[in-house]
Parts: sequence; structure tokens; C-alpha cells
Amino acid sequence: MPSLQDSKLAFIGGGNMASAIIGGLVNKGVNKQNITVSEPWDVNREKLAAVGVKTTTDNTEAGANADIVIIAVKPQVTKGVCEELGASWSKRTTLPVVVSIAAGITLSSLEEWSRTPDGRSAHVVRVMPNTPALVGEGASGAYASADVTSEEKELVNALLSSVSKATEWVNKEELLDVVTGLSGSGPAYFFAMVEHLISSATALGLPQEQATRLATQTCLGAGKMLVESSDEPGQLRKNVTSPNGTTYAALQSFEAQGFKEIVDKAVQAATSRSAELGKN
Ligand SMILES: NC(=O)C1=CN([C@@H]2O[C@H](COP(=O)(O)OP(=O)(O)OC[C@H]3O[C@@H](n4cnc5c(N)ncnc54)[C@H](OP(=O)(O)O)[C@@H]3O)[C@@H](O)[C@H]2O)C=CC1
Ligand SMILES: O=C(O)[C@@H]1CCC=N1
Repeated sequence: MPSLQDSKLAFIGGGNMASAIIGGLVNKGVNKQNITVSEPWDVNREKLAAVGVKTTTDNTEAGANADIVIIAVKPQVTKGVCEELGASWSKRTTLPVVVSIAAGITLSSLEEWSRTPDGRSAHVVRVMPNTPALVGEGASGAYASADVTSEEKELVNALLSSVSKATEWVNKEELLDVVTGLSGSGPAYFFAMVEHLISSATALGLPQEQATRLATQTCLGAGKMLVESSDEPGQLRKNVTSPNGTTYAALQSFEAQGFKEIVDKAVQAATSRSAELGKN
């Protein structure tokens, strides 16, 4: 098994998440010449070509000699893409490791769909990355089928770890749906929060540019403290909250509107949707 630096990587689908991972890999110095992306949309292909990776519109060409094939299309398109790839691998003696980032799509479906005409099935790892991979700050969950070797797992781990600060292997496949509801979708929750903070402060008279700089830096600063401090999130919250002060007033307002329940329901909704995507 080649090292990550020597592996040929094929991305099937070159949209938002694939671009984030590719950008993160390139920033980390992974050899661009070893990365091929198959993407039907010319605008996306041009963006990826500008990063320096090879592009094509032909999935089977991208997957022909790859050591790792990353399925990065929408869940609804995954079946067709896997079938196309599996059919094209009949002459390959060694099948690539297939890594799927498609939300909800189960290992058993992926293995079945990507089976070769002579009945062989690729070793498949299901992962759930997130877009901060682009800046080397990703968080990824992963689950491997039983036949994935420790060497193959190590390779996928190296791939994920090169763009993620947290790479968590879960011990039950269903937990990847929870990972999706937490960290896969999670960046959007924080982006939405910052959007609301900016509009709240702007409505109260702060110029938008200033509100944006203050809100985004507050998000970054809080995130950095969460990662670097030995204190639990609850303690960090308490450290900001003076008795009967301003933070207390804001947190009381959040709680009065059922903040915890709002978050619980949102994570449950995303987790259920992930599970549902696997059933289609
Ligand atoms: N965005 C995120 O934050 C995350 C996404 N994911 C998962 O990643 C996957 C991709 O999501 P995302 O990047 O957001 O979606 P995008 O729509 O941005 O990317 C998917 C890309 O695949 C292309 N495509 C469509 N059909 C084919 C095909 N048959 N062969 C090759 N490429 C094709 C699409 O082109 P076109 O637009 O022309 O159809 C599109 O550019 C999803 O399964 C999602 O669940 C996982 C973690 C996080
Ligand atoms: O919204 C989605 O379905 C994908 C999966 C996780 C993040 N984006």
C-alpha cells in the first residue's frame, strides 16, 4: 500500500466538500499531480484546475488507476456513480479503497453498488468530513467495513488527518449519522449564529463592517479557547458570565426561548435526515 504522498487520489464530484478537502490537501503539500477530480460542471472544473489538480468529466477515467477513490457526489447520485465505477474495474486486479463522504449512504449499499461484474467488492470506508478542511481545521468521523485492512485504515486516517484536527473513528455505523448532525453540518450552525449576531448588532446601530469583524473574531476566539483551554465549555461560559451582568441577561433570554431544546431538535433533525438519506 503506497503512503498518502505516493497514492493516486480520485475525487468523483468536485463540489463544495471535495474542493474543501482538495484545497486542504494541496495546502498541506500533497502532490497535486496525484489528484484527479471528475466533475461535470465546467465552472467547478476550472476552479479545481486553477488549484493545480487534474480534472476530467469521465468518472471511470479518474477512477481507473487510483489507489483511493473519494465519492463526493450528492447522496442521491451515489448509486449511479458507484455502479459506473464498479463496472469499469473488471480488469483491475487490485481494487482501490473507496471512501464515501455521502451523508447517510451505508457501507452495505456502497459495497453492493460498486461490485465488479465478476462479483468483487472494493474495501469501503464511510467518512463524514466538514468544510473547515479547507483551512486545515476540519473535524471528521469515520467508520470502516470489517474487511478494510489496518494499512488501508491508516491511509484513510492520514488523508483525513491532513485536513482535520479531529478525526474520530466511531464503533457503530449509525453513529456517523450523529457525527453528520454534529460536525458535518455543524459549521453551518456557527455561520448562521454569526449571521444573526451581525444583523442584531447592525440593527442596534453598529456599522455592518465593524459588526462583522467583531462577530467573526469572537467566533474564532471562542473556538480557539474551546480547543486550547483545559476548562470545559460550561466553565468557559461561566467565566464570561458576571452575576446579573450582561452575559447573564443574554443567556437568560436564550434559555427563556428553549435554547437547549432548539439545539437538541436541530441536531436530531440532521441526524434523522442522514439516516433517511441512506434508506432511499
Ligand atoms: N458540503 C458539506 O459541508 C458536506 C458535504 N458532505 C457530502 O458531500 C457530498 C457532496 O456535497 P457537496 O460538495 O456539498 O455537494 P456539491 O453539489 O457542491 O458537489 C457535488 C458535485 O458532484 C457533481 N456531480 C453530479 N453528478 C455527478 C456525477 N454523476 N459524477 C461526478 N460528479 C457529479 C455535481 O455537479 P453538478 O452541480 O453539475 O450536478 C457537483 O459539482 C454529499 O454527499 C454530502 O452529503 C459531507 C460533509 C460535509
Ligand atoms: O447538508 C448536507 O446534507 C451535507 C452533509 C453534511 C453537511 N452538508
